This record gives sequence, structure tokens and C-alpha cells, in this order.
Amino acid sequence: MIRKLKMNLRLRTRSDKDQVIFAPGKPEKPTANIFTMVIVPRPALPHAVVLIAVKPLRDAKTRLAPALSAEQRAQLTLAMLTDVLEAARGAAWTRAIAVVTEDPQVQALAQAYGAVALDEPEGAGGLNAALRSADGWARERFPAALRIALHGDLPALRPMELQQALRAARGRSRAYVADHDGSGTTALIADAATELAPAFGPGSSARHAASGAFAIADQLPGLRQDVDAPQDLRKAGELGLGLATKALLAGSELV
Ligand SMILES: Nc1nc2c(ncn2[C@@H]2O[C@H](COP(=O)(O)OP(=O)(O)OP(=O)(O)O)[C@@H](O)[C@H]2O)c(=O)[nH]1
Ligand SMILES: C=C(OP(=O)(O)O)C(=O)O
Repeated sequence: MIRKLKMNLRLRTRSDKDQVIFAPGKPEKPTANIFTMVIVPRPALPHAVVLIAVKPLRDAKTRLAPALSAEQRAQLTLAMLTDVLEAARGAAWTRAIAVVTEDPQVQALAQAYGAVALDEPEGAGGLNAALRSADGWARERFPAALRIALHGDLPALRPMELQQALRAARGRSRAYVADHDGSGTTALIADAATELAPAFGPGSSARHAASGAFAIADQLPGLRQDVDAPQDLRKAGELGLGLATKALLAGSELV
């Protein structure tokens, strides 16, 4: 009897595509205790798919050109993305991470951290088209999940901040986190029933508010601190850099 139940459980877990447990590098397997599953049915926990768009490294971080060479900007982009992937993996509700990019080095880094690398969509739609495409992928693959679009240049992001933003968005169809100076957006969240409808770019905070998204007001310094200009690196350094960015910038006068 028990053997039969175990077999049924295994089959059910494998056939339900929205039950994938996020475990980078490890095969999927049911984590629930068989007796818990049978005797105490639990409601599904909220879960989120993290979407990160990254443009080709050769074009990245142009506003840092006064302070860093093209090669240094590419290395910094990879280091900051590493720290964002680490933070995203550490947030309790993260079910999957997808990085949308055409850059092979970025794709390889994403996959090394257990994320899915999605191809850049056809056409020259830029960041918002890339995120719309990733959102379509996520909604099809994880129909009950929240999605959170997140910048890849948040080197002081903590897993708890990501988790807090997701909690703050509960009960809202869409919500966003404004950047540190209030004009831009560092994260945009949509619930399972709602398209992400990203409107990133200069002044995106006002656009996201005008589109009806809820402005998350929580103190989230690491989540708000994106790196656009050289002085942003110092501010992120004061908050505490993730390990990869910290190692890359050790000894640099920029932090
Ligand atoms: N996949 C994809 N990601 C993009 C695109 N444009 C921008 N991004 C990403 O969106 C985020 C914010 O982009 P930007 O601020 O425009 O670019 P940046 O490289 O961070 O900085 P600047 O070159 O100084 O503007 C970064 O993570 C970018 O890599 C795009 O066309 N496709
Ligand atoms: C794309 C955005 O950010 P930034 O250009 O500052 O990275 C934004 O705030 O919408």
C-alpha cells in the first residue's frame, strides 16, 4: 500500500509542471513527507519567478565609461549579476529564475547559477520587449506564480529584501519598487492573473504608478540601489556589496 502511494506521489509531482522545486544543479524530487501529503493537505505557498534582462556585455554600463574601461564594465556587469542571482536564489518564494539575454557569457553565468537562459526576442524592442517575452515564458511555465522583473545591477541586494518586496505586493495585481532617487524602477511585480506590462526606462517610476501599479514603500535600500553612475558604486559599497562585486572591486577607489 505504502509503496503504491509513494509511486503515485512521484508520478503526480513529475507530471505537474507548476510543482517544480527550485534546486539549482539538483534533479527535481518531491520534498514533502508522504504522511504530511496524505493526512494534512497544505495550501500551495506563494511562489515567484524572477526575471532579469541583461543586454550584451559589449554595450553594458555605458554611464560608467568615465571611470571604467569596456573590459572592466563587462566584468562588473557579470559580478553584479552574480550577486543578484545569489540573492534571488536565497529568497524564500523563488521558484525559478530566468535571464533573458543574447550574450553567451551572460547565458553561461545564468545557467551556472541554476537559472534558465532565455533568448532575446526578435526585433529591436529593448528592455521592455525582453521582459515581456520572459513574462510570457514564465506565465506559461508557472501559471500560478508571481513574477518579479529585477535589474541585474543591484550588488547590495539581500534575499530578505526581495522576499519583503514580494510580500508587500500581495493582494496587488501589480507593484513596483522605485530606485534610490525615486525616478526609476528596480523591480516590478505582477500576480498570477496579470501581465507584467513593463515600462522601464528613464522616469519609469511615474509610468509604473500611472499604469496602476502599487508603489512599495518599504525600506529596501539594497533593492533600490542600482548602479548607473560611478557614485552609485560607493553608495552600494556603504550598504554592503555582495561577494562577487566586493571581490572584483577590492582595493578600488570607486568603493
Ligand atoms: N535583454 C535585454 N536587457 C536590456 C536591454 N536594455 C537594457 N537591458 C538591461 O536592463 C537593465 C537596465 O538597463 P540600462 O540602464 O538601459 O543599461 P545599463 O547597461 O544598466 O547602463 P547604461 O548603458 O549606462 O544605460 C540592465 O540590466 C540592462 O542590461 C535589452 O535591449 N535587452
Ligand atoms: C531602466 C531603468 O533604470 P536605469 O536606466 O536607471 O538602469 C528604469 O529605472 O526603468
